[in-house]
Amino acid sequence: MKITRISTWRVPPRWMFLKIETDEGIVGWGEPVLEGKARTVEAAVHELSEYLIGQDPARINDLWQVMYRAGFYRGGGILMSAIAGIDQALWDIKGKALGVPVYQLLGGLVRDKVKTYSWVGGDRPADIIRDIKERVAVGFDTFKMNGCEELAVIDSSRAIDAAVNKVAEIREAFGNSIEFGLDFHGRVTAPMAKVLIKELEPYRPLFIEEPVLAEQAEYYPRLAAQTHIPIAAGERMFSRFEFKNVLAAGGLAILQPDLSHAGGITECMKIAAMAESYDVALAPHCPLGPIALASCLHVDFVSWNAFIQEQSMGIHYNKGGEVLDYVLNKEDFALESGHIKPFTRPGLGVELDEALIIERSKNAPDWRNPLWRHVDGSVAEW
Ligand SMILES: O=C(O)C(=O)C[C@@H](O)[C@H](O)CO
Ligand SMILES: [Mg+2]
Repeated sequence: MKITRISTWRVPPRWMFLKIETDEGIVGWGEPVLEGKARTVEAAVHELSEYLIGQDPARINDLWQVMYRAGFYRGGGILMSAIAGIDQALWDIKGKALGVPVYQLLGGLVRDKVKTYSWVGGDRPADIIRDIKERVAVGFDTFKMNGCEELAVIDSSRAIDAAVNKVAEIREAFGNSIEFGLDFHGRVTAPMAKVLIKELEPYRPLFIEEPVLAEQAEYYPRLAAQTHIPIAAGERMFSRFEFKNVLAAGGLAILQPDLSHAGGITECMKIAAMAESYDVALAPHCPLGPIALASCLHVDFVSWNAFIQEQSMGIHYNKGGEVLDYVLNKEDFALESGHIKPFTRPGLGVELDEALIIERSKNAPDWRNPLWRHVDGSVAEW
């Protein structure tokens, strides 16, 4: 079999779909995207396609190493997202060629279903209680929300209290009938993370995500030493070579690689195994579309240390689209009490409406996250 063509479509709300065609008629789909940088990743995909056209798609490992190593420069969000989407499509092709779901190619199921969580509250946590009640009504018991709004480098006790009181209200309303992760979203500096985490300790969040920015990873073990709350991070780390360093340094209880940012299934399987060797849990990041989610789930289905999966149904980022809009086999993504069962179709298991993708790509937005500024006019982390 030979790769004959690689096509890409940027589509609402902020995703990109990639299609790899072969000379035997088997087609694979991937979702290479870095939120807000879709055009840049698209250019990277087409630069990488020069290594792929005419090649055997079955040689996933060799193609992955060529894409990663052949161009001298490597790593980072753009290149690793481009590789990720191509890798997903190659696994899709291999599963379809052999007639089995991708997880069967990865050693088979380690669990019968995967637990998911639901985002609530939006960019500025508001109406959290209402949102949680709505999601509890459809079977979720685990949630994630932004842990705070923008915080100054050193901020006031009032700002800390505003964040903590929101969490106190949740525990007051629901007790421990629900669990929730708090995403600091990189908005909190290391000094303020120490203060905020201390005040959150009594409310026992399931985890605190990105307590500081990935470029401050040296604080993970220091913050972990002061709290019993599990620390999670990973959406802004892009290869096993980055995860290697944070695992060795300690401090992270949960790794959150993104299957569309960290080199795809091939790379994230290695990251999952590295995490297991340090007794670190896996919870892949996925505020994206259906192929990204399916790729996460195949890794979750075979990784013993995977404990929960992010999915973007109803997420506040998806203005203008829902995660299953382009999916024909919506029923395969059905949630039962927040859990998804293994796909049965060959490959990644996602049947896409290609005509709708092409149509919607004609009006693809150039999604950007908002530019926030502090009251003094300086840039704030969003
Ligand atoms: O889902 C998460 O955990 C996030 O932090 C969302 C963030 O990754 C946005 O998608 C960036 O645009
Ligand atoms: Mg996050």
